[in-house]
Amino acid sequence: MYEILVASVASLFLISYFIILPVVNYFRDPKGFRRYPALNAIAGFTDLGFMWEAQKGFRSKTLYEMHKKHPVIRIGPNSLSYGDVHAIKDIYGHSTKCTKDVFYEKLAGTHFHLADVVDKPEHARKRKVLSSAYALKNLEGWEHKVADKTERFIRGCDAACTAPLSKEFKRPDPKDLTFDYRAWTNFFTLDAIADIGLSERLGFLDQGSDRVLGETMDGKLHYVNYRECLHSTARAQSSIVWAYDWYKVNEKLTRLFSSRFRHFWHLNEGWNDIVYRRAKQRLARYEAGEKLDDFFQVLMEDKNGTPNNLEWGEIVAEVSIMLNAGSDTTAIAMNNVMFWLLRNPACLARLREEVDSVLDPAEVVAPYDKVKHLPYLRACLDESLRITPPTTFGLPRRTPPEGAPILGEYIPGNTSVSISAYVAHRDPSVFPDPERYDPDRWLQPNSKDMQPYFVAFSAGARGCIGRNISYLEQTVLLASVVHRYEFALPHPGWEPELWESMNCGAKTMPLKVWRRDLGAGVAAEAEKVEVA
Ligand code: HEM
Repeated sequence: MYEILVASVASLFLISYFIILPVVNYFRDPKGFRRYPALNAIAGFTDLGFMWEAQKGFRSKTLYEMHKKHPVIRIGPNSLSYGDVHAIKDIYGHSTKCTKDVFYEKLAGTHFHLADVVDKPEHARKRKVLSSAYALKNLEGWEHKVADKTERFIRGCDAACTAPLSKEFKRPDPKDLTFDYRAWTNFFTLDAIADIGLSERLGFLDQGSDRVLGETMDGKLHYVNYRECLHSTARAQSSIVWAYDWYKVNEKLTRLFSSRFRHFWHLNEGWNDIVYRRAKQRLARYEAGEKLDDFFQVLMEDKNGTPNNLEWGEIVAEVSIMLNAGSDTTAIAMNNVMFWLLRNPACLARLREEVDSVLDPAEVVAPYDKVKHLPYLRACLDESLRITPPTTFGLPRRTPPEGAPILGEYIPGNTSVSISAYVAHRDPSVFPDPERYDPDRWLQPNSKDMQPYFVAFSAGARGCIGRNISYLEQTVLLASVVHRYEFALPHPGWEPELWESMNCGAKTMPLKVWRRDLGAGVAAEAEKVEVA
């Protein structure tokens, strides 16, 4: 009898909480959001609607299709997605009153890092500490590290070279698809950020894999695959974070009932162990008195040597975001631009002509000074970041308690608002013929007018702090490889398989690669890439 009573009360509670309350709230409509079309049949009632869309693998694409008709879409009971680029300033601009949404707090660890801290003064404090490390004027300091990684990348690429593809063949022999550009660009950015950030040589480009040691908090060492851990973490979190209040419960439920998620969460522990190991080792070098030129040094003390006295948890958190935000986004960007160039051979030919005009035929690593101002090269990068932004999804912001105007309309307080870069970059009034890869659009007299709506790195005070470093890496690598190699996709119409988690990138991009014919004697001269 007692059991029946308990079960009935529990069922009543669950039905009220999960069904009756959301339905009542929907019809009460305290914020007036019923006037907006909903993403799907349940999005107005529950965040499960958006979670369902996230599960399908490309939520921003669905939004794009809907935003063609509707400037505002309700993606959750308390969440609005915008499709009109004029909302960018209201949501992300320097003068916005919106803050980062609860989304970031839910994903934070014991301490906030630069990217997930919500409190504005706290963010300003952190950003001040790190800004000198990321500043444009300090880029020369990182150039030699990027050049070193480029040399190692080229050594790996040389080893994968096959015989030239004859002109009449458009489809390489599958056994010649020896170079996974997606994986190798990721090895590049991981090696680069570990060196720039922590003076550590991960050696992924040398070993051609991302196998690395992780360390648990109780000191156990074990090997894991870096990319698998990072990507699985993003995959699990981006599937379930959207129901903020239920995030922890959903984490437990997915662990319990889904072997796929159990595997993701297990790899998430591997990711934490990778970060912990890197931070611990670097701290030991710092404590041993090594003065190294890297981000970690900047975290620990200011330029006069005065300690910043950060807590250990905050240091680990900053190392984590450096290794995360600083690697996958740039690798996706590098992969995407190569994809677009291979799909648009006329653009590749024009880029090559520009690069060849400033590099000696035998030059292996493009010196940044020679290539940093090449207009077409930069246009190729920006056009790729436009059409396939690595961070596609609408970065959630929260309106202040008193509410805020968005697109000239009052939006009540504590509402989640966002605009996806994938959507914004396809607004035909700013980017005509948006599905076309057209670097030339960035070279027109009025191309500056597109800048406020180009949000690959987001905008305002919470815009990407690492964009200069990313452009440095992308520019040097792209110039160096188009100068030295020819590449071919598996077939001319090949498309990558994309999955949108926190970022959106190809799983793999297997290419055939061979050396360009740069003239007699030059090939021999540039034959050997010596790497220290
Ligand atoms: C193509 C490459 C990159 C893209 C597309 C990109 C994109 C972005 C975006 C969209 C944001 C805003 C995130 C949000 O609001 O939640 C962001 C922030 C950030 N990015 Fe990047 N990023 C790139 C490269 C890098 C690199 C190389 C680093 C580090 C070396 C980096 C470090 C950060 C950090 C620390 C933040 C947080 C900034 C803050 O809130 O003050 N990013 N990035």
